[in-house]
Amino acid sequence: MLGAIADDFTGATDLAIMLRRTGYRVAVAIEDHDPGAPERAGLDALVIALKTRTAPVAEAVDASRAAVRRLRDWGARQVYVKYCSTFDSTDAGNIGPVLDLVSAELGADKVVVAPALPANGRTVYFGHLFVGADLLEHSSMRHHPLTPMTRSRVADLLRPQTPHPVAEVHHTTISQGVDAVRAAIEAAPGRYVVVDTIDDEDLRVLGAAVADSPVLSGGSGLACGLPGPGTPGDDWKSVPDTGRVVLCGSASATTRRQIATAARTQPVRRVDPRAAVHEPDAEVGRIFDWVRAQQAAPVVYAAGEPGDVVSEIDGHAVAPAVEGVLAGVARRLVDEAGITRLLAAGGETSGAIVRALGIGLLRIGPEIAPGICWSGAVTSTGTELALALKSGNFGPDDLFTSAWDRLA
Ligand SMILES: Nc1ncnc2c1ncn2[C@@H]1O[C@H](COP(=O)(O)OP(=O)(O)O)[C@@H](O)[C@H]1O
Ligand SMILES: O=C(O)[C@@H](O)C(=O)COP(=O)(O)O
Repeated sequence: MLGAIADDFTGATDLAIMLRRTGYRVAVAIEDHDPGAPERAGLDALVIALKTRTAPVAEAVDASRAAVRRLRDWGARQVYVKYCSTFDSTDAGNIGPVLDLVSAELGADKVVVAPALPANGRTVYFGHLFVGADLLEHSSMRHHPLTPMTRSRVADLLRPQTPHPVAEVHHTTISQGVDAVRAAIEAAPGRYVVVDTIDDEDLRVLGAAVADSPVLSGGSGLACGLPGPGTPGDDWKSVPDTGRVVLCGSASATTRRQIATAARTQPVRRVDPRAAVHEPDAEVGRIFDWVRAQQAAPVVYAAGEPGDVVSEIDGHAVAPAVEGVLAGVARRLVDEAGITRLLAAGGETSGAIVRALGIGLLRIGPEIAPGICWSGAVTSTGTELALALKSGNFGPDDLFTSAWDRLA
């Protein structure tokens, strides 16, 4: 079995759906949920979803160590470390320390570093990470509130996070094929080897070259390149459609376009940040009542314009308050209104919602768009849900309208 750890929940389903493409039968375990032997039976891969991207280093390393040991107890002989395709981290960040830990646990002396996800415009060329046509440092990630990315050379981002040398293998080698890449990684003067990949064919070459490595690391793109077991079908079934909702805490430009597009045909309502801070239960109640009164997949969102994002109101942090409101709304909609189809947008937001619903395992369903899928989940109160966790930067503009079609 392939084991994986992902540093946020949307990243975990992103990786899982990419593994599904090459025929891994895969599920996502949330944090310390123990799936038990019956839930693990028949799986080719298991991804543990952590919430460690912006956690203090020691906390991220401890959570990763515990997750890797559980995966190994469950039979994993190979571990995939999934981080963001834009390498979200700080100089005091967690990617290096987590890679050091996992390579020590597995006894790996070479680890590929492959953040690229060409399907969503993330490519690596001469060691530099691009978002579309722009270097990472010139993309919107430069202004990310938690992990501003102000450099683009992956080795320069990783070096301050690890004592081990970081080397590069460039595109000229990738174009020579699998054996050349394998030899170049082996000969590279470093434990960590950043490998150029600008399209899916490059990822297939790289995936074949590292398929037997004990530790793999990257965004989800590398997973599409792995040879994979080719296991057909899954036993995933959708749930009866007794109500749909989009809960959207993401403040990204992509999500804002998705909200604007949905607003043409679907009811939309914004969370009041002041109410979220001062009277969260009342705000949950008002949104709950509003959603129940709507038809056609209502969208609850928190930031429709860049100016909507405020860090503090009257000395209280707004972001966790908004997450709390959206999580509270999710809980009430599922428990009291019987909503069974829920799309959550944003990594932090998805984490808060999944935790509030007390979900332990996600079974991977149909792909909606690159990196986004439906999954099947059971809440702590035993309700079966279809749940999609959308990374802020992923998905087409009409996502909140079109995603439901994949559940038909
Ligand atoms: N109007 C707002 N003011 C302050 N924080 C907000 C606002 N709207 C959303 N947020 C917070 O911004 C964060 C968005 O993070 P996340 O859910 O990971 O999505 P993304 O990374 O795509 O923006 C969440 O913590 C959310 O609660
Ligand atoms: O690799 C990616 O880009 C995504 O899987 C991911 O991790 C994005 O993070 P959020 O935008 O915070 O959801």
